[in-house]
Amino acid sequence: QGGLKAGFYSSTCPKAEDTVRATVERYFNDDPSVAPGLLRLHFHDCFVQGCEGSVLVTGNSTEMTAVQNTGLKGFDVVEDAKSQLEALCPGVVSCADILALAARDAVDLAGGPSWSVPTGRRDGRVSSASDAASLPSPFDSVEIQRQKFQDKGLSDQDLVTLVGAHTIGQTSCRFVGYRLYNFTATGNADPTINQDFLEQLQTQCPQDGNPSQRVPLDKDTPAKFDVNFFKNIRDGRGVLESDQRLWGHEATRAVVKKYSGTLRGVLGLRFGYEFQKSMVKLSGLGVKTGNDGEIRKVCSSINTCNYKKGH
Ligand code: HEM
Ligand SMILES: [Ca+2]
Repeated sequence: QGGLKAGFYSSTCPKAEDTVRATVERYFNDDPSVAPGLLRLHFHDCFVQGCEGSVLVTGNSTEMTAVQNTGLKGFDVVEDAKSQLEALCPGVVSCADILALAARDAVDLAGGPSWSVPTGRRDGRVSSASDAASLPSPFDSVEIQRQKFQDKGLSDQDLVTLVGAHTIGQTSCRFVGYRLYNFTATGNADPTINQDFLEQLQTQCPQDGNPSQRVPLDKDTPAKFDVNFFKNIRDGRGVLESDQRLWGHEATRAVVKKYSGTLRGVLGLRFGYEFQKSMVKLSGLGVKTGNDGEIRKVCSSINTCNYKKGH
């Protein structure tokens, strides 16, 4: 986070944040699924090489071609905002910042909290598929999930809070089906799934169905950024195995309880508050500032010459 500050563009490109906001809003009004798309895209950017736009680069064996990154969306929103900002203040606003701001706006539009995003990130000049291995997988145990977050300086509390992003958006059946029919070759379903919910999931993801079929990650309010996701986890209604496992481990269960109100009733507000704090940490991972990196001309490609690199 060192080197970032709120309102970094207030004199160099005063319309930067408004432009991003208006762009995200325009796409969101047309298709609300861009909100989860942008939030996940920012997470996948930050976890690999830091929040420096590496996930946005197209080409052979760039980060976005890694399996971990299949199904990412929101690239068009970032590129659209970028081209407007290049017209307004050429060479000033980084793609990494646009994505960080867009993720914040997406959460706000989905009814979640809003917060001030420290800016001043610069774009990286490397994007490689093999680096995507640091991303968590839905098959990861809690220990591995904790380790992957710890490697980034993120605590158990940050892990559970940030995974709360799954309160919006969808998964494909390929990450669900194996839990429903022949889980770890027992011939049965994953025993941590609530019985009624199991039947519902089996209807949504039939045994020989299309693995690309989409299912909401939060069965009740998939478009609303609320605490419902945590109640589902508590009740055996987590869709991803990695999400449900957060209830099966002491360290992470405590945080789920805090948000699902199992402990003391209405603690929903706390999730919104903690989410902002954890997002500012996530958004500050491995950032490039000052003269590091560059300001890309186009978010999908690293500059060919030193466009605006300190001159
Ligand atoms: C242990 C950590 C995590 C794992 C294993 C995980 C895994 C996944 C998987 C498998 C999907 C479905 C992908 C697909 O089928 O298209 C997904 C979707 C999503 N993830 Fe995560 N995730 C994790 C953490 C996070 C974090 C930290 C965020 C953001 C702060 C996040 C935001 C999202 C969102 C918003 C979606 C829905 C995307 C959409 O509907 O387009 N996830 N995640
Ligand atoms: Ca929700």
